[in-house]
Amino acid sequence: MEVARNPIEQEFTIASLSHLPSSSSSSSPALSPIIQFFSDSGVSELRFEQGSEPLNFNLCVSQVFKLGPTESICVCQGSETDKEKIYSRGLINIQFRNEEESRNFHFAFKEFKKEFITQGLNLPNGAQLDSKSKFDDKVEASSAKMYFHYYGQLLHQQNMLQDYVRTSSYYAAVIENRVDFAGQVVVDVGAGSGILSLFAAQAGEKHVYAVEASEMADYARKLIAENPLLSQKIKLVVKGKVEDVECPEKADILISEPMGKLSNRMVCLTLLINERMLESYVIARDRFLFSNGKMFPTLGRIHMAPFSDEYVYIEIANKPLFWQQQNYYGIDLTALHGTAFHGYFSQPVVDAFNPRLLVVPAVSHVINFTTINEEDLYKINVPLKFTSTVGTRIHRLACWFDVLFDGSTVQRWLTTAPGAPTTHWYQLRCVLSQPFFVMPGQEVVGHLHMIAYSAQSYTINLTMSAKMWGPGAEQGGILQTSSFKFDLKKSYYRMSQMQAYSIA
Ligand SMILES: C[S@@+](CC[C@H](N)C(=O)[O-])C[C@H]1O[C@@H](n2cnc3c(N)ncnc32)[C@H](O)[C@@H]1O
Repeated sequence: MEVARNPIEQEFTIASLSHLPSSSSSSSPALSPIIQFFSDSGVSELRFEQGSEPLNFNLCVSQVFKLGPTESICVCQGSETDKEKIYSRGLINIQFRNEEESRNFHFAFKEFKKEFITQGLNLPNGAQLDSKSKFDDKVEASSAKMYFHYYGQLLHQQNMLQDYVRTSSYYAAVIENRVDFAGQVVVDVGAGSGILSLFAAQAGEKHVYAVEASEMADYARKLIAENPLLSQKIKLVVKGKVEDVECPEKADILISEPMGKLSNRMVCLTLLINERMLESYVIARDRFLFSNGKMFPTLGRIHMAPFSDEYVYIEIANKPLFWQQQNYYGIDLTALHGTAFHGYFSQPVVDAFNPRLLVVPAVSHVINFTTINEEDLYKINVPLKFTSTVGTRIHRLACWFDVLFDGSTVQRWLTTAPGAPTTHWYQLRCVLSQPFFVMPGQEVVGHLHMIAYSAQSYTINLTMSAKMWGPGAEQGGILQTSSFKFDLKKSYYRMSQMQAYSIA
C-alpha cells in the first residue's frame, strides 16, 4: 500500500474494486485500482479509479463498512455542489491486500471525515453546511452517550432477551409470517445483539441489514458470524445511528424493538414512547423503506384507566414525611417538605398491578408507525373521558401499551397489560397528589399531555376532573380537578415490593 503523506491528499493502491449493481459505472480490471482522498474546492472527496473514468464520492455523504478483515463496502447517496459538480451515488466493494491496508484506509477515512465534520463544509458564500444529524439536533450529547453506553453492554441486551414474553412474541410474529420475509430485504432498526436480524434470516429473507449505534454492533457481528447458516443472509451490521448511516438497498420490511424502557437509573421503564426511539424507527421508515413496505411492529397503543389504590397512595405520601421533622439533630427540616412532597408525587410508579383495581375500562391512543410523522411524536395529547362503574376514590391513572405485528398470515399482539404475563416494561401509574371520590355513573374528564425533551424522555401533564353527578349533572359542571406534572425519566420502581396477585 502506498500512502502519500500530504495532509489534504492520500492515495491507496488496493487489491480490487468492484461496483455493486446499483453503482452508476463499471470498472476496468486492467489497471491497479486506487482510492484517493481529496479536499478540493471546499468539498472533501473520495475518488475510486480503475481505468479511465474515476468515480467521485462526496465524503460528507459517504460511509464505509467493514465486511471482513480485508473486505469493506463504501456507500454514497450522491450529491450536487454549487459548482454543479455531481457526485456519484452507489456502492463499491473494496478488497484490500491485507489487514493492515484495510486498517490504514479506515483510519484515513475517519480522519478525513472528522476533519470535515469539525470544520463544517465551507461554501463559497462563507456559510457552513451543518453536518450534525437529526438525532444530534434533538438529543443532548450526555444523554446519548449514557444511552448507547447502556445498550453497548451485553448484560442489558441479555435482560431484554430474557424477557420471554417480548422475545417469543417477536419470534412468533416473524416465523408465523414468513411469507412477509421470504425473499425480501429487511432492515433491523437498532439491532442490539442482532437477535431480530437472526429471526428474520430464519424466516428466509433475501438480505438483512442490521443497524446499531452502540458498541453492541461488534458483538452482533460476532454472534451473526458464529451462526453461519443464517449469517449468509445478513449482509451487513452497520454501526451508526439510523439517522446518519446509509443502507445499500431499500427495504421491503423494517423490524425493530423501539419501545421505551430506560430511566435515568438505566433500569427498565415503560410506556412505549420513553427513550424517544420510536422517532428513530419513523426516521428509518422514511429513509430506508419502500413506500408500500411493512413495519414489524406496525402500530402501538397506549392504554389509560383511572385506578384506586389507597395503599400505594399512602406509601408515597409517607415518604416526604421525613422532611417534616423539626428537630433532626437540632435542625428544622420542614423548609424542604413541600419540595420533597412534589418530587415524590412527580415520579410515575413502575410495577405490576392487579387489574381488578381499575375503576373503568381503559381509553386508548393509537400510534400507527406506518403513517405518523416523526414530529407528531414530540407532543402527544390524549383526551380522557371515563364513566365510573363503582363508587371509589381515584388515586391515579394507570398506563400500559401494546404493539401489533400486522402480518399477512397472523396478526400478533405483544401486550404489557395488567393481568397478562408480566414483561420487563411492567406498567406505569401516575399517582395524583389530590385523589378524588367518584360515584357509580359519574363522569371523569381530562387530558394526558406528553411533551418530549432532549434527554430522550417525556414530561407528562395529567389533569383529571370529576364532573357533576346526580341532580344538576346535565349542566356539565366540574366538582373537583386534580392536575400534576410527571417526569417519565424519574420513576419509582416498586418491582421488588411486588405482590403476587391471583388473577380471576
Ligand atoms: C430496545 S433495544 C433492542 C435490541 C434488539 N433489537 C432486540 O430486540 O433485542 C434498542 C437498540 O436500538 C439501538 N438504538 C437506539 N436508537 C438508535 C438509533 N437512533 N440508531 C441506531 N441504533 C439505535 C440501541 O443501542 C439498542 O441496542
